[in-house]
Amino acid sequence: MSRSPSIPDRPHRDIDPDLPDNERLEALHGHFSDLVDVNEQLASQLEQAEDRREQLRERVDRVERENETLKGSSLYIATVEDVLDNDEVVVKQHGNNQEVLTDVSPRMLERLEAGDRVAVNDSFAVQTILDAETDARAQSMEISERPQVTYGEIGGIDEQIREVREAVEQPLAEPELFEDVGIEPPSGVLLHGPPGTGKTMLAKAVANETNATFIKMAGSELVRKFIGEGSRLVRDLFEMAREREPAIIFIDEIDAIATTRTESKTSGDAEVQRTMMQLLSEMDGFDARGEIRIIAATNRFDMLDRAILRPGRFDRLIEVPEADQDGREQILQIHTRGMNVDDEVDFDDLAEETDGYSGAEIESLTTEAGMFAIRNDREEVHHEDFLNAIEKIEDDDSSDVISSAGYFYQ
Ligand SMILES: Nc1ncnc2c1ncn2[C@@H]1O[C@H](COP(=O)(O)OP(=O)(O)OP(=O)(O)O)[C@@H](O)[C@H]1O
Repeated sequence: MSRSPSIPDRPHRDIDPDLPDNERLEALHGHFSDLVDVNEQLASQLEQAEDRREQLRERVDRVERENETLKGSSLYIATVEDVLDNDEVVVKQHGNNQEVLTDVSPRMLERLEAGDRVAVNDSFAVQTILDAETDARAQSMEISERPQVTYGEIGGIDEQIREVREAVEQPLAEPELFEDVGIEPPSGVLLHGPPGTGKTMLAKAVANETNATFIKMAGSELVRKFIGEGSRLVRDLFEMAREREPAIIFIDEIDAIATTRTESKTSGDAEVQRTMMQLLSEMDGFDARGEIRIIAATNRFDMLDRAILRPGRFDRLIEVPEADQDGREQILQIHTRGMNVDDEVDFDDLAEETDGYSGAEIESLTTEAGMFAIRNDREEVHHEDFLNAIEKIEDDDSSDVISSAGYFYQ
């Protein structure tokens, strides 16, 4: 930025009043011409300042226009592949992998490096460099080296645990079994059932048991604002898993990208479709005997696009149902293991009282019961605390918590 020019000093001359008139006149002339000089300098500075103000105003207008364009239209995501000397860059658009040579301003060029993610408009002009910190890759995945959850902490779904172990754990732990028999293990496993029944826990427990990295991505995260972002995230997800084998990829809410679409052909729909195609293509090019297993989960099974259930894709379906009476009793026992519970607590009775509760709801019930004990200045949780907790939860949320168990799920 140019520095503002300094203001010239005010001309100053001491004129001796005792000088003869002609010399005083000459000195005054000199002073006058100094003043004229300064005036000229100031006028030229004023002119420069006005030019500068005009330039700044134009820049503000331009930035405002750019801002409006950015706010008003969808942009495409691309990765900078190469930065060339002549103010050009090669960018590759996500989604369709189209490579384009595009001009950039020298200012933008200074800030760009190969590998940067940028947002481009319809004419491939680079609008914005995406901040590394907002890199979706890091933000939208939950990664844990070896989750803590074990099968012993999951109650009421023993049959589902057995099926998941067979379909996911065994191919990882004993791939030779499949080689010897000459069959391919299931490519992907789809867990479906009402919310809060332990689907995520199951996926985590397999990762724990097999010492695998657990990488979770929610389907809703894959439906991103920017065009091309979803399919890029799917690629990132698989790349991340390859870097960290053995790994379990868990895609929760898969319905967000794999719902049977209506007739509408909006660009949002097309984007979701692209994301799903990317997922399917990653799965198709996948070694089912490799060290990466894929588990997806949904509580909207009825809405799923059947394309994802074809052989070689999510070809093993496991229903994780609402817990029955025995299951609820087991879950109650699991979640009170660490609690100071009175011997008189009748878990069988509580399991009956909690008909329709999901595992997640039973977990919050046990916490609520503990709160009642604290309120009554006790360190031990009594049967009545559980009953009070049930009453409170049903009062608080009569329309929501209890009835939500089978809400979306049919
Ligand atoms: N079968 C279960 N046994 C023990 N605890 C459970 C069970 N199901 C759910 N929970 C409790 O509820 C919490 C949430 O469960 P989880 O996230 O596994 O459910 P989910 O089926 O994946 O739900 P959503 O469909 O909403 O993602 C768990 O952390 C656990 O504390």
